[in-house]
Formats: sequence, structure tokens, C-alpha cells
Amino acid sequence: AGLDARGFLFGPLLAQRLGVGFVQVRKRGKLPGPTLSVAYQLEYGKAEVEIQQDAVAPGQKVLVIDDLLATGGTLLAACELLEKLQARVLECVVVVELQELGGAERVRPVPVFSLVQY
Ligand SMILES: O=P(O)(O)OC[C@H]1O[C@H](OP(=O)(O)OP(=O)(O)O)[C@H](O)[C@@H]1O
Ligand SMILES: Nc1ncnc2[nH]cnc12
Repeated sequence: AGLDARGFLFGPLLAQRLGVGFVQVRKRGKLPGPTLSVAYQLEYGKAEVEIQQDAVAPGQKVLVIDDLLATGGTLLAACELLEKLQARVLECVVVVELQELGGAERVRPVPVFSLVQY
């Protein structure tokens, strides 16, 4: 599952390499059909993410991918959405992790893999 919007750069490529499907977690109002939504706080305001209700099947294993982990609010909201659909969130994957902001602790117990720590 990739996060709107820069998760869409990396998510589909990784999914293709792994030979698995890709689903979108988007900002509010962008997905058609029945959706679930979760509100969350950013450093600079509030936002809401959505997923289509049929995006994953119960018990399906999911990796969540985005470009950046800051406070963790966005990834946590995405994990909550997927858990509402009874998916098994195995790990969050980001390119850059801003460690000072403690995002990985916020997302716990889901593990975070980051390529670059800053
Ligand atoms: O860990 P957090 O504190 O939640 O922040 C991380 C999020 O912030 C950025 O996106 P942003 O929400 O700024 O939206 P954008 O994709 O429209 O730039 C980034 O792409 C992550 O999705
Ligand atoms: N602290 C931060 N630095 C850069 N980009 C961000 N996006 C959300 N939080 C950010």
C-alpha cells in the first residue's frame, strides 16, 4: 500500500519487483466508491486519509510505503485503515526517516525500515 502522493513513486515499483499488487491510501475525497477514512495530525495541521473498502481482503499481508517518516501520523493513519480492513500490516517502508521526530515509536509495534536516517 502506498501513501498519497510520493508513496506512489516507490510503491508500484517495489510491488512489481515483489510480484504483488499495489493499493492506494489517498488524501480525503480522491478515491471513488465506498471508502474508510482516518483523520490524523501533521506537524503543520490536520489531514484525513482514505482507502477503498475492497482494497485488501481480511488476512492479506501488507507493506506500507511512503517517501518520508516524520512524526509518524501519516503512516499510523494508513496502518489503522488497513487494520480496519483486517489486513496484516507487516512493515512500514520509507526512503527517509527523520529520527528526531520519533515516528518509528509512534507506528510501533509495526516495524519501520528506512533507507536513509537523518
Ligand atoms: O510522518 P508525518 O509527520 O505524518 O509526515 C510524513 C508525511 O508528510 C509528507 O507528506 P504531506 O502530508 O506533507 O503531503 P504531500 O504528499 O501532499 O506533500 C510525506 O510525504 C509523508 O507522507
Ligand atoms: N519535518 C518534515 N520535513 C520535511 N518534510 C516533511 N513532511 C512532513 N513533515 C516534514
